Amino acid sequence: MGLVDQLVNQPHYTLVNQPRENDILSHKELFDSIPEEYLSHKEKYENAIRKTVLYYRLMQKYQNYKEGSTILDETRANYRNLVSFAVFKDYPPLMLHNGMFIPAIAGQGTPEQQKHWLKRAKNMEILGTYAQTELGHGTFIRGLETTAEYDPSTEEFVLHSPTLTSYKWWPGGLGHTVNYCVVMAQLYIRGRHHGMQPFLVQLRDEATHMPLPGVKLGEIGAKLGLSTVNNGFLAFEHHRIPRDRMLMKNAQVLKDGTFVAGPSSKLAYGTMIYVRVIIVNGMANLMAKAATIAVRYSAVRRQSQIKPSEPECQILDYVTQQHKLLICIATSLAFSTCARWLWDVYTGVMGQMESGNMDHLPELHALACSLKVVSTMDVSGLVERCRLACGGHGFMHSSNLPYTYGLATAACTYEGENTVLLLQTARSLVKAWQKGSKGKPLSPTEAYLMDKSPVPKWENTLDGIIAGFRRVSAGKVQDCVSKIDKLVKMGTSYEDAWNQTSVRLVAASEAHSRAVILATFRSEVSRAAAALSPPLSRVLHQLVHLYCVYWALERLGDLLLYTSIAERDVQELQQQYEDLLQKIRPNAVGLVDAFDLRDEILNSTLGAYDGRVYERLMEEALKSPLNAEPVNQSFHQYLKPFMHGKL
Ligand SMILES: CCCCCCCC/C=C\CCCCCCCC(=O)SCCNC(=O)CCNC(=O)[C@H](O)C(C)(C)COP(=O)(O)OP(=O)(O)OC[C@H]1O[C@@H](n2cnc3c(N)ncnc32)[C@H](O)[C@@H]1OP(=O)(O)O
Ligand SMILES: Cc1cc2nc3c(=O)[nH]c(=O)nc-3n(C[C@H](O)[C@H](O)[C@H](O)COP(=O)(O)OP(=O)(O)OC[C@H]3O[C@@H](n4cnc5c(N)ncnc54)[C@H](O)[C@@H]3O)c2cc1C
Repeated sequence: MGLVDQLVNQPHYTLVNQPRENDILSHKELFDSIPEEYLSHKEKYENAIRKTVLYYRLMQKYQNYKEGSTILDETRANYRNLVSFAVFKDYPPLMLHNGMFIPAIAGQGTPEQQKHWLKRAKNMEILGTYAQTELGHGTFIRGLETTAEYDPSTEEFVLHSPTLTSYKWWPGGLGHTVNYCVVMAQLYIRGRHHGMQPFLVQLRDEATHMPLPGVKLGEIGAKLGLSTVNNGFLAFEHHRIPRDRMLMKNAQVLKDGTFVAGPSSKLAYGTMIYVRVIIVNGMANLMAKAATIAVRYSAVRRQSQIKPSEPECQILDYVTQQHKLLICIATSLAFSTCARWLWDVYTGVMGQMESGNMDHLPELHALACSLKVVSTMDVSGLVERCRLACGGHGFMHSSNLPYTYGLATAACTYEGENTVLLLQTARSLVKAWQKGSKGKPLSPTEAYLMDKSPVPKWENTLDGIIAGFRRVSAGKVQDCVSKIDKLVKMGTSYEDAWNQTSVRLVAASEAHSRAVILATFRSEVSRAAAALSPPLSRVLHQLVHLYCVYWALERLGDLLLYTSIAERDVQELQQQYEDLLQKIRPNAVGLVDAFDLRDEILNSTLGAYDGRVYERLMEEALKSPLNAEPVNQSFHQYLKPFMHGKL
């Protein structure tokens, strides 16, 4: 539940940071007796499986657990998402089971296939993942090499991995955990290629868990983060599956091998849109976690003096610390409000598509790409900033900031690498510009591109800043179109012209995303604030104001290029920003408390509600196995003979 919704739904906001009776988190066996940092790679995985089965059993008991329906709309779904932070500092091995396997069946399966497989998957009778990326390809889906050849004589598909680079590589849980998966493979019938299609494939014997004949499985090894997700590899050796294992909601293969195309070949990519939409909300949660840890720690930590005559001050009283951290609170709020707005757009387009109307799919794809990119890019950068703002203790795993950074930065790559997705949005913007230039109507989020009115006098207001970001985006898109047109007129191919303009295209795409986010954040808070008490409404508007002024200052170069902002406006903006830091400072701790993330979910020595930072740091340090004895055996084995010149 986003901060605004929490505040709206709980008028007198009671922050009880105590374990609620009969609550999932009251089960101590969910937690590690010794920190998992001290486990081996293999033990970490085995411990994660132990916790996974406990976690899901408790979920089913307490939450009548159901996945994938309205994941963003259910408070309990978001609560589940947050509770998983408590149980798994890194993601669980079944992250993809709920995150993609179930949604892929729901989005790509026929009603009969959904009926059969969703029941088994939601009851955890089978465990699955989503296998699309290969050793040789992740972005370029059309270049994926795994094949599915239809054999009409046996009414089967023959799955095959023709090369080493065709091995599926990365899918979460694939190494040793799941026994099924949705495999994306190139469909061939009688030698004719019918594009990328989804296949539901059993990988392991349900009783013995042994890989089936013709199926090669393993894990890909240690990673920067997500150490317990069990990302794996998969190869097929002419592995046969029945015809009814192709998920046939969109395209079908009849018994005789007739291929029936779906309304759009891109519908097979639908699961990716869904996950990109979900990721935005996930980033808001990660940001809330990191902001809570860093702001609370900054209220506890005293270091140096502002005035020599005074005692050491809270580091949160340094304006530089406020500059580092208050934007993090606003960012979490911005992305949780945008996530709910994007979810409504997504469900709206999915509803239209159910009745065959595909008109708004391109806009949804562009929005999902751009918001996934900006939320993951901003949050991974700001989580790292939270870590740095906590000094040495932020570098400790026990602070939970390094893990949180690993979770955030992974999302910059998975579900579509960020540069590639910004280029997707740029593709949509260039097409919109070309369409608008012919007088055709544009989608609601792109209509501003055709604003041909003269550049107005700059105003240091929210309206002025949001209008300014729209000017920047439109100006950048126009410059890209002009450069491409000029190169093509000089004889360059369109594709080469596109590539030569791609740095600008990525920048235009980001500018568009920022314009959408600023406008959405502001309108969503204004809508919700009407139901709030005046003090609460004021602080939320301060956060929106801070967010807009922060990004105006961050993108001054663009504003100077494409708007009428002048030096005195910039000076005034800088002063506005510093005034806002001062206004928000007194509410900083209250605001992160309003995220209401319990100590178990924060999982942090620095962010605990009681502020006992030093005691917790020491408690965690003493859990290190090395502290079990005053002299480690390596002294006698190595150091002593070495120091006595005997080694
Ligand atoms: C606890 C909180 C923590 C936070 C996180 C919480 C959330 C966690 C939630 C849940 C757990 C799940 C965690 C996920 C784990 C990772 C999973 C994976 O990574 S699965 C693999 C993903 N792989 C990609 O995304 C490949 C990226 N590549 C592509 O999408 C394509 O290859 C693309 C678009 C880059 C280029 O493909 P082209 O070359 O075939 O397409 P072109 O020619 O550019 O476009 C053709 C047309 O198709 C449209 N198009 C492309 N993709 C589309 C799509 N997805 N939907 C609709 N249209 C699409 C385009 O707009 C274009 O349209 P026109 O021709 O312009 O009209
Ligand atoms: C933690 C994690 C979990 C994952 N989980 C899964 C999973 O469960 N299932 C699954 O199928 N996949 C999964 N993936 C794979 C992920 O989807 C891919 O890594 C991602 O799509 C990027 O593809 P790639 O790795 O091939 O990188 P590449 O596409 O090779 O990117 C490498 C570089 O090339 C650039 N580049 C590539 N194409 C273009 C282009 N057209 N224009 C400009 N620049 C370009 C990129 O910007 C990037 O800088 C996971 C990845 C990670 C990191």
